[in-house]
Amino acid sequence: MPSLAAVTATISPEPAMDSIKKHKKSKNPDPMELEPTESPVESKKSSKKEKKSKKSIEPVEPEKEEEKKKSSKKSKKSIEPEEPEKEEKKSSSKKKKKRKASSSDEDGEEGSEKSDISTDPAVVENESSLKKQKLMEVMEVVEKEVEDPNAVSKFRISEALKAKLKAKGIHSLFPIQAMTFNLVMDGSDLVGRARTGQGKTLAFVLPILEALTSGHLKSSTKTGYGRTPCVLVLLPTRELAKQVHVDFEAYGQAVGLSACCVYGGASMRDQGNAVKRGVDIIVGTPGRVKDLIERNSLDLKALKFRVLDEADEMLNMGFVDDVEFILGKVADVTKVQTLLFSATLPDWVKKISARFLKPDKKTVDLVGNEKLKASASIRHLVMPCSSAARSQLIPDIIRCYSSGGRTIIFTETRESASQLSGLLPGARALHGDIMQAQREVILAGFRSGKFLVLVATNVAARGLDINDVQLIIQCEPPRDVEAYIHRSGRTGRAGNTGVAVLLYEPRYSHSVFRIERESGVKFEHISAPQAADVAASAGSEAAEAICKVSDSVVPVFRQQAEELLNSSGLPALDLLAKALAKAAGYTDIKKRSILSSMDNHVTLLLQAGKTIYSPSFAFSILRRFLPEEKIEAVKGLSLTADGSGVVFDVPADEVNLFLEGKETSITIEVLKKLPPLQEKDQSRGGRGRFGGGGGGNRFSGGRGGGFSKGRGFGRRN
Ligand SMILES: Nc1ncnc2c1ncn2[C@@H]1O[C@H](COP(=O)(O)OP(=O)(O)OP(=O)(O)O)[C@@H](O)[C@H]1O
Repeated sequence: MPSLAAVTATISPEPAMDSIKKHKKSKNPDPMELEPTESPVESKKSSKKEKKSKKSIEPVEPEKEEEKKKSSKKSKKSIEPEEPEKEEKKSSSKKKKKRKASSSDEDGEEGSEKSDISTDPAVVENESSLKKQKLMEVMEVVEKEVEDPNAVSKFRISEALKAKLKAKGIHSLFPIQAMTFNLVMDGSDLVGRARTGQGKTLAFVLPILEALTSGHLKSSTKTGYGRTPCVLVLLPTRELAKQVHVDFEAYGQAVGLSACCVYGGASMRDQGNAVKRGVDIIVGTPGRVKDLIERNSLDLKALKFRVLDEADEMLNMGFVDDVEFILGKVADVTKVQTLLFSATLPDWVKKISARFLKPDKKTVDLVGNEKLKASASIRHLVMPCSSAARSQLIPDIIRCYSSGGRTIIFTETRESASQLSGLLPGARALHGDIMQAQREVILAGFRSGKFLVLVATNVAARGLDINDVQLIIQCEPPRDVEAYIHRSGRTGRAGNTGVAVLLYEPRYSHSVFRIERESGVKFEHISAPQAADVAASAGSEAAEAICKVSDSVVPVFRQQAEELLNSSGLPALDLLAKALAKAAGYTDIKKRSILSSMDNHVTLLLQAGKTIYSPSFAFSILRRFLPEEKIEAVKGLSLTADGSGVVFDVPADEVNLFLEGKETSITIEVLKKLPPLQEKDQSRGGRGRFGGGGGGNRFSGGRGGGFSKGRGFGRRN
């Protein structure tokens, strides 16, 4: 068990990830199927014996069958040192079972062969290798459990909860859970911090349930109608409250404790009545909890635990008063334990939280002063993209990076979430303007895989744990680094990997650098997927789908295929390529800018053999060989970081005009990779500015046009 000294120190995050990865690998074998009462030492001993016995279960030739039977009996004895008569009974009952199995397997066959299946060499061999495999699996699990200091068996967890954990495939506690378990069980107030997806929920659920049912609070836990709750868990969003409630309900049931979820947008009367009937655990959002207290439906006097999950968001503006009001409703603060968890705990939160926790509170911070604050199991990508290009670009990002799993797209405002979801086939929106009942249906649909793309505001940024979310797309850099960390953390959970793509308008590149600096993430700068990237993923999916088409279609379509081949004048391979493209949903491949991700635009680099200090200087160069109306077509002009040139977009059909008409003293080339650009919006007021420059947003005519620019406009969440 972890020592207290180790816990109170700030802990390096490396072992955390290691341990979580280990968990992933050990999912299959099930240690509890062996001898649950065996101590680890005993199991090690027996596993050695089993190793010996395994040697005797090697496949044998048929004529050696008799010999093999004997040796197998011997080896069995060495695994299970039972009394001879018991052994006899057991083997005869096993034989009976075998007979039963064989009679159903060989349905319809008769005679002695049926009852003596074990003499069939092929079957014996098969059985032997199965046994061998099973033994090896079991040994592996036992050894792992002995070696694993975080194995569930090493904690004061009751059999009922152990069984529940086992049923959920949990055999070992994650580091944040292991390091906080004893502290909570033994009565400490606690501040817990671990990166997203590392199991903070169970870090409070498990010790709270144990403390109330078998630990120091066992005797004070009440039962019966009308009992007041002993646990209050506050969360910032309704979706998160419901999710945490599911965990408390599932694990609480195992130890006889009930939980109730209270949140806005649902019937206050129903929730009030449920609370009045008597419940042990209340999970809810601050607004509704406060309402229920004010209506005398909820009495917090006898609380034993208060949990602030996503504490920084909870204490954010607007919530802090409600939280203070709620926490002030406890009769005797010395008798209540307060636990505070989040993946992000800015200093101001630590200061405020000091008011709610006892002075001798413990802190388990698995992030601490580590540079990286976001999840390490995520690939963090950034991609330039004008707001108007989003709806064209996002389907291709999904195709290239979602690995066929779920995608969550974050927008800054409710309006842009609704608009974007309307432009993406099969996507649904989730935000605060949507009725609560509908929000629940949408989230349930996303969880169950009815649709795979969710476009959401920050309502989905915190805590949501949804299986197989492979890709997160953020349409623009969020205002604060915490939002980036939590949003990207909806993927790469519990040791799994994921991809987070942050889109940004080139003129806001400084926001990307700010997030990179504050989150400690090393962004991979990439440009929009190009035709070849899309073809690679879409084409192989389409090819797979085509191969699955039944042969029955061939005679029906063969004649038309022949006619098409003859009439098209194309080689069969080209025609097949077109068919693949069509099957993948492509009838045309457009050139795409690597600067703004706009379709039908090409990015050019202009260099004049000397430093270009300002966009206006670049425009004056262009004006020397191009008419004014062509210069109007230049978009997004930006200086390169080294000042040696400028990059800009032009419509694909005007590229040659720029390449051919230029003066000999300057060079213009089509860019395949974007060079580093100057951080600041150097073109302020200049003509190359995206969406600026007097004439309004030059990209607003695109398919994705009409998005609010996000920053400071529209309702958030
Ligand atoms: N010991 C464990 N072994 C295996 N899986 C676990 C374990 N503990 C938790 N999990 C799983 O890990 C996932 C992430 O857990 P959880 O949602 O509690 O993370 P979190 O740290 O609260 O993340 P966030 O900061 O995003 O809220 C869940 O699916 C949970 O079931």
